[in-house]
Order: sequence, then C-alpha cells, then structure tokens
Amino acid sequence: MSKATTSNAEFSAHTPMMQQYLRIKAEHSDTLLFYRMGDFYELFYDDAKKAAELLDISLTQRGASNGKPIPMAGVPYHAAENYLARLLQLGESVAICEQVGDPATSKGPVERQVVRVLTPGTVTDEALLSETSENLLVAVTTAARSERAAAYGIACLDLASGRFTVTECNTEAQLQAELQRLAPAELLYPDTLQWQKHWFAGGTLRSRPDWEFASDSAIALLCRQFEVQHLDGFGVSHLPAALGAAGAILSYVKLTQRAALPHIQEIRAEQSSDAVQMDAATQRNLELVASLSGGTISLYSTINRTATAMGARLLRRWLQRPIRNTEQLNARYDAVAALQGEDLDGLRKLLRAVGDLERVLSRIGLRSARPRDLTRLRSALQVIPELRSQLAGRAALEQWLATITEFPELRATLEKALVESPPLLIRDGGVLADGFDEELDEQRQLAAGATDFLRKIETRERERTGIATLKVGYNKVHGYYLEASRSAAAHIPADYQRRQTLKNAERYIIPELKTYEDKVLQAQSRALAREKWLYEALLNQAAEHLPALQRSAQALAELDVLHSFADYALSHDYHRPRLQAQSGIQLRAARHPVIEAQLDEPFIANDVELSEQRRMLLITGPNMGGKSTYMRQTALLAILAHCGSFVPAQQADFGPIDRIFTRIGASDDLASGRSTFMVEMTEAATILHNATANSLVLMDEIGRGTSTYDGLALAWACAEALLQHNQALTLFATHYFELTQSIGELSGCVNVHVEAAEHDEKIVFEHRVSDGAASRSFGVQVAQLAGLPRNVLSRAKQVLQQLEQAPHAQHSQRELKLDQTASDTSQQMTKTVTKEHPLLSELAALEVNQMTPLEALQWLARWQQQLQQAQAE
Ligand SMILES: Nc1ncnc2c1ncn2[C@@H]1O[C@H](COP(=O)(O)OP(=O)(O)OP(=O)(O)O)[C@@H](O)[C@H]1O
Repeated sequence: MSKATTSNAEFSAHTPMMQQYLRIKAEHSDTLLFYRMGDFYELFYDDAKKAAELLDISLTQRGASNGKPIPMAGVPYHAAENYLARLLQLGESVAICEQVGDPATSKGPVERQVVRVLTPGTVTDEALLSETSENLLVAVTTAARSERAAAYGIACLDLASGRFTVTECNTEAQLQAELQRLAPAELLYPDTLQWQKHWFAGGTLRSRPDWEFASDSAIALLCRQFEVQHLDGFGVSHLPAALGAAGAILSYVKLTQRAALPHIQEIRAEQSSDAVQMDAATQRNLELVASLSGGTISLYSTINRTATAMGARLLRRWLQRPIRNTEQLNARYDAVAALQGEDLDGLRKLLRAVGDLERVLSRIGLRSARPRDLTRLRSALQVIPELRSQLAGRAALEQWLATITEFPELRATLEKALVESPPLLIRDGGVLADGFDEELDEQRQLAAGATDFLRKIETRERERTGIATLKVGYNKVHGYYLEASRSAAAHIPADYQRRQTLKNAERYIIPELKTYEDKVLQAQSRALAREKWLYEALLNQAAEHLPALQRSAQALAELDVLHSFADYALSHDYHRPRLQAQSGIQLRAARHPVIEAQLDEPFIANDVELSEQRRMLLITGPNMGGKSTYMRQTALLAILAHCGSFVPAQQADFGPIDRIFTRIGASDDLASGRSTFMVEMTEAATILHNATANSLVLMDEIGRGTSTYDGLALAWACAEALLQHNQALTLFATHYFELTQSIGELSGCVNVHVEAAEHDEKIVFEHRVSDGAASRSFGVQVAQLAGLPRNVLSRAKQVLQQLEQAPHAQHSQRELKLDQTASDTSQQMTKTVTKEHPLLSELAALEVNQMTPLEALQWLARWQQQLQQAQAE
C-alpha cells in the first residue's frame, strides 16, 4: 500500500479528494486502482510508478497533499481498454473506481466507488479476451486426509462462458497434467498450501484465505448460486476437495465482478476415466494446440475449419480431452458423415452469422453486454430457423437440432428494439430504434422539435437584425447562443445579452433561447434515461431465457466443430474410424495430419498393426527416416478418432484406449532444474508405473541421453517391462540394434523398420515402414546431409569401420582401443569402453524367489539363445 497512509494525523492532512482516494485504495491494496477523474483514470503513488513503468506512460506529479507532491500517472478513459489489456497480460489486476455521485450536487469530492475488479482470470470484456482460447480461472486445494479422499481438488471456471467444472486427482503428475491442459490465466490456492513451481507456473498465482476452500461453506455457497437444496443432481457430491476449490472460485468471482452471475447455471464433474488421459509431457510433445518450438503450427491449427470462435475454442478443448464413450463418438461420426452430404459452404455462412453466442450470453448474464452484443444475439436468433430447416430431417443430427431452439418472441423484440448498427456504447443513446417505445419517441421528438425551433429562431432573428451571418450555436459552457461577427455590432438589438467575445465574433443569449435550451436538454436527457432503462429491460428479457440460450449455443458450437471435421475430412481424404471392443490399433495407409499439410511432396502412407500378437513394434531405421513421424501419427489419429473426427487413413480400427503416453524428444526442464536425461527418465518412470494393456505408449530413443551401455541397458529393460509387465500397445523406436535381436524376438514384439537406400554414397529416404529390423543406421550419411565438415565425415567412416570390425565389442568384457592412425583430423580420439556384460547385470537383478520354475527356464533359454547368436556373428 502507498507510503502516504500512515497515521490519522497524516491522513487528515491530505486534501479531501486524496482522503477519499486513500480510503478506497486501502481496500484494494494488491491491485492497481484506476481512479476516475473527468476524462481520465488516474493512478497515484506507487500505483502510478508501477503503471508508468509497465505501460510506458509518463509519471507526473499532482500538486501536493500532506505537504508532499503526489506521483501520478493517467490514461484517457476512452482508451483505457488497451492499457487494461496490457496490464492483464502482464498478470496485474486493476480495480476500476468510477464517479457515481452527481458533481453538480456533491459537496466535496464526487462520490466514487469501485465498480469492478479486473483480474487475468475473470475478464469477460470482448476487447480483453483472445477469441480462440479460453480464459480460465482455476482453484486447487489439497484434500482432507480421509481415507477415500483424493489428494488434490481442482475447480475450473470459464467466466466468459459460464462453464464450471470440478475434478480430483491423486498424484502430483495428474495435477500437473490437468493444469497443463487447462493452462489457467489465474490460479487460486489456499494460503497455507506450499505452491510448487513445477506444478504450474504459467498464469497469475494468487493465494486466498484457507476458509474459502472449506467444503461445507463452499457447498452452501454453490447451492445458493444454483438455487438448489443440495448438489446431488449435479453428480459432484463425491468430490469434496474439488467442491472446496469451486467455492473459493465463486467467492473470488463475486468479489471481483460485484454482480450476480446468472450465467453460471451448473457445475459438472470431469471424470478422468471418461477421457483418454494424457500427461503433461504428452500434451506438449504431440503439439496438439501449440508447437513445441513456440510456433503456431499444431494439430488444432491444421484441422481447424470452424466458423465461430466458440466452435474454435470447443475444438481445442476436444483435442486436449478426447473422450472414450463409444456411443457418443459414434454419434459424432454419424453427424460428420451426415454433414458431408450437406451444403457445407452454406452452413458455414449461417454459423458465421451465429458468431460467438457463448460469450455474448455471458455478458448478458453479467449485465455488461454492449449494444453490439444484442445485435449479435439478434442475428444468431435470425439464422437459427434457417439453420434448422437446412438440416431438418437428418436423423444423425437430431440430437443437436433438438437442443438448438428458436426464440421467436425474443427475436421479434430485438428486431423491433434495435437500430441496424448501433454505436459501441449505450452511453450516448442512439441504440434503440424509433417506434419501439412511445415514451422514448415522444422525448426524442421533443428534443428534435426544439432543434427545429432553434432553426426558426435563427431565421427570425436574421430577419429582425438584418445580420445575414447571424447563427445559432451551442457549447457546453454557455449553452445555446446567437453568434454575430464583431463588424455587425451596431445592428445588435438591446435585448441581446453578450456572453462571450471571440477574435472576430460576439456571442449573445436571449431569454427565449435559454427557455428552449432547458427544454431541449431536458428532453434529451429524459430520452437518454429512457433509452438506458429500456436497454436494461432488454437485457433482463434476454437473461430470462439464459439457460435455454446457453444450451443452444453449446449445441451450435458442437455443430460448428462437426461441420469443421466434415469439411476437412472431405478435402483431405479422411475416413471414418471404427471403434472395436478388442484391444489394438489397426491403420491402413495412415498419414501424419500436420506434416502432410506442410509437405510439398506427397506424404508416404503407412500401415500400423498393433494387436494381441503384436503389442510392441520395435522401430529401427536411419535418422530422418520417419520413425518419429510414424509413431506420432499413430497417436494423433487415435486422438482425432476419440474427438469424433475422421482420420487420415484408408481404414482405421481402434480398440479401447485409456491413456496415451509419450517419451519423445529431449529437452531440459529448466524450470524445475532437471537435465535432459532426468526428464527422460522421469517420463519413462511415469509410463512404466501407469501404462495398462489399453494404453498407447510411444517411446522414442529412450536411453540416448546417457552413455551407450547405460542407455542400452535402460532401453532394454524398459522395452521388456512394457512388453511383459505393462503389456501396453507400444511403439518403440531405437538406434540400439541389439534390441532387434533381444527384445525384437520376444513373443508379442515385432521388428519393423523405415526404409532407406544408398545411392552414390548418398542416402535416399523412402519413409516406408515394413516388418523386419533395419540393417544399418546411415548416421554418417545423414550427418553428411546436415553439412558436417568433410574431414570429420571421413574420420567418422573410418572409426565406424573399425568399430564394425571389432567383433561383438559390445557383447564382451573387453577394452576397445581405436586405431588413431591415418586420421584426417588432427584430433586424438581414444575411446575406452569397459562394461559388465548385460546378461550378468540381468542375472544380478533377477528375483529368483519370485519366479516359477517355468519362468526360470524361459530366462535361461533366452540367454542361451542370445549367447549363441552373438557367437554365430
Ligand atoms: N511418411 C513420410 N512421408 C513423407 N515424408 C516423411 C515421412 N515420414 C517422415 N518424413 C519426413 O522426414 C522427416 C524426418 O522424419 P522423422 O523425424 O520422423 O525421422 P526419425 O526417423 O524420427 O529421425 P531421428 O532418428 O533423427 O529422430 C520429417 O520431418 C518429414 O519431413
């Protein structure tokens, strides 16, 4: 808080206005206070210094109060939105303090009040929000330690749509994944919870009093909000911790909005078992809604053909949370197929006219809707009948059409009430159409009639005085006046009273003018007051239909996404997936949706066959051959299929999929201080602990972050565990050829490879995936493509030859010293590798007591087989 408020004596030494400011500021110590003075919002003291720095506006001083100059910075109120948007983006919150008293009748400073507080997670103003992404307020709390309670309760509110959800999770990793998916703009947590940076660090973090998270009071608050006795009807009662978090959200939003929240109509539980779960790393790695490099290309940006911003946001949500309900998914496929037979361009035009109905409705609920929100509602209501008739009779779309209702009365009212294109704000009137309200028309006519009268006075006075240039004018200070040039002074009649002298002209008033001025102004202000009242009444009338309007908007957003799926599928040869009861994934001629869209040359389609007998595909082949692409496309197709989209494959069958895991790419996690290898191992640990037989696991070059033998041993053990213990559907890409003979030969595992050929010492990628292991890795040839210096390349070839000639170096306990002669490079290169044989470490790790005699025999047979193969080579 400002240094200016210390003692009572000091306080009373301030000017009355500064006393008012300091009183209000004391209640908003952790937000910037925008204090309205005339046409500016002013900031004082520390707020002024901070705002001047953040917004790059000038820091000035305002006179002195309490004997000291007051630092001050200000922004014009008509341009405030820009500045507010920047402050919110920087994670600041702003309390808007308006003049609410009448300056004419106020003694001392005009009465002022904070009318709302803008925070990053609670903004709903159109100008302050991104159209295509949600702006979420999330609260997290830890659960009471009862036996069945989950560890964390999470609640999430999208104030701009009224969507309110709760969920609980048991582990830190799940919490992280959930926060990564939601990417909140603002996150609330209880005072006493030690927030961990690696849980989430993207948005504004704010601690709130513990008691706001208490389940009991939260439930009472939620019941009041939804006007119900208990929450059983919402199916959330079993989530006490999450309800505590939901209560904290509701208290916070009430505090900041200072308005009723009628558009928050319900709260829903998001059960993790309903969704194909993806941990935080997987969501990032698969570049679903953002690219890893921070660029704009993602699965979302590639396939998005939605016509409305609410549809675009829904598509993002669907991609980040694919569902598992077969019935729902089949209904979506049916709808996409049905829409493919429709006039999609025509449909898109209608959907465009619907616009961002979801956010319009929320602003109506919050009573902050602007005139253009109401005209948007009007055009949405105007196209709904057309849209319904275009799609009428399509059984596959019935579920959506039944929810998209027409609102003939509201539509008629809006059509009659609003002018065609109203001004941005209701402030100066001109929003309501003539003929809608008798009283408004009367006042308007009075105001206009008086203006007519002024014209008559002007003509009459010109005639009376003989001054042809005499004219009636108006300004705020002197009201209506008659203006004549100074040269005409001799003709001015005696009843003219001089009011103002300009360089070349004099201004006068006459009593008649004053009387009419009063009439005009009165009529104008009555008309404006009436118009504002009618506007509020319109908002109220629309708000009465809010629940049904919101349901319609939701169905329209879904229809928009389904139309986008249909359109993209048609133009990109996507086909309907089939959901099977049997575990596995079978894809025929599958393509990578994002890379395909980026490539100029044709994308090479490949098959995938994961089934009971082929639970793991061990993928080998040259760098740049297409291993990662092949793995990722399998996951992306699974995700698309579980959103209800068609997929880029000639045929696609998916058994049940509960989770998708990826261990792809390598990056340091600087935020939590973990090295590349540590990140790799943490991700692998998550997979090994959690993957089930219905999980899709992508493992790309596990182990490459450490020494060759450690890496090989870890890759080996992970592959074996995934295959034999987790029994997950696994795509396992590796450069360790040893694995093709060990793991690749195990039952349930199949070697596949990407093909490449060498042509004139250059590598040619075929990007075709076939069964069988790769024969070599072409690493040196790929390095050549990358432009490695020629001398380094020829030295590498030489070293490679020696390594390949050293028989089974990696299978024996020996020292390998490379020949250093005939080197093109001047650098010395000695590599000493001394390692224990992998079979020995396996033997040491075996828990013999836990094995059945049969298992022991199987181990023995496998070792023998490996030794025999090694000797044979
Ligand atoms: N099926 C395909 N059709 C056409 N181009 C492809 C195909 N697969 C991959 N590519 C191209 O090859 C590039 C490299 O593919 P990818 O990253 O999958 O190789 P990789 O085998 O995983 O390489 P590394 O082992 O170095 O990670 C891709 O960026 C893409 O441009």
